[in-house]
Amino acid sequence: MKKKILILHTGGTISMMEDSSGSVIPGINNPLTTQTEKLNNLGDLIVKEPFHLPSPHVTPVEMLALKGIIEEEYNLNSIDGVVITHGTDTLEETAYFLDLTVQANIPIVVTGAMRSSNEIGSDGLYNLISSLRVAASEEAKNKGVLVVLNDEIHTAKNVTKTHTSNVSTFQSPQYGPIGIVTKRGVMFHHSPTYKERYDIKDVSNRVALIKAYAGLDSSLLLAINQLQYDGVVIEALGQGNLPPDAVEGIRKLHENDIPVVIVSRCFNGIVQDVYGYDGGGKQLRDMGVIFSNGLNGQKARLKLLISLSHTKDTNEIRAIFKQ
Ligand SMILES: NC(=O)C[C@H](N)C(=O)O
Repeated sequence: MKKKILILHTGGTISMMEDSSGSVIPGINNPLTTQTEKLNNLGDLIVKEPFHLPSPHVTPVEMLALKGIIEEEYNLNSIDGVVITHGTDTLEETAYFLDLTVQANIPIVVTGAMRSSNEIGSDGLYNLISSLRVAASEEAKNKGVLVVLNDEIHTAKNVTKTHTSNVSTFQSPQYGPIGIVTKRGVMFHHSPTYKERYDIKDVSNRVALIKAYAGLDSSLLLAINQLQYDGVVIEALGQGNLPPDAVEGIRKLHENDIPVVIVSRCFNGIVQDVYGYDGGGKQLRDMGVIFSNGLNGQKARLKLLISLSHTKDTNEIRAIFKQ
């Protein structure tokens, strides 16, 4: 029997067209919507287009809306799986937000394209077909939200966009893909080891994300403090160190109970309290900085946003980041 799959088109290059000058613009008729007829033998499809945005225009408000639509369809229409088409620039963020928050035990696959729909070698329809096959597969259950492009299946937690234009842009630098899509079927060779899930109704907390660099001082952190952000994520150096001049800014943020989370600006490895020098991870840990669990900056930012909607208590947030 065909699986009931919800397709949510949200915009991005996958739904855009290249004009005669080479600019990529939203298509008048979303080509994926008009192609859907051809996809019907891959599932019993419910197709919706909740919004049509290039992904740099997507915010946590749209991510929350997608969560709501998926849960409603799951509860009312007993869907078996979901495929979301999305612009690639912020795709990993939407995928991770949904991974942490959607309350439904069905495969959810996010896909996109690097070439617009009327370009030679366009990858959009191909990726959509691969994603439908993954969403309909029994093995895709209980693996969290998946990102499928270019014949590879990645977890939302580990995947990141690594190239500005190449079709193999989506990679999981830490652990690689967890499966592949072939002409004969969908094959998983790894399974994520655990699943976190938090409900969220409000995305109004303000979380800043800054990147450390040689010579970073406290001025940006003091500005964030003055602007009364609710939390800060810093992409720190190496195993989780900062220049000594940034320490004063961290201290001021903590005085105001603003949680500070650090990740590494390296794209492999985790942050740890290894170095005892001024600004080193050990000092930061002793000051109360929260160490993340191998997330990149943009995903740690979403996790902090979601955590803040449950608690403002730094120790509780630290416990959430230990998961
Ligand atoms: N390939 C893409 O989809 C990139 C586009 N700028 C977007 O994210 O909407």
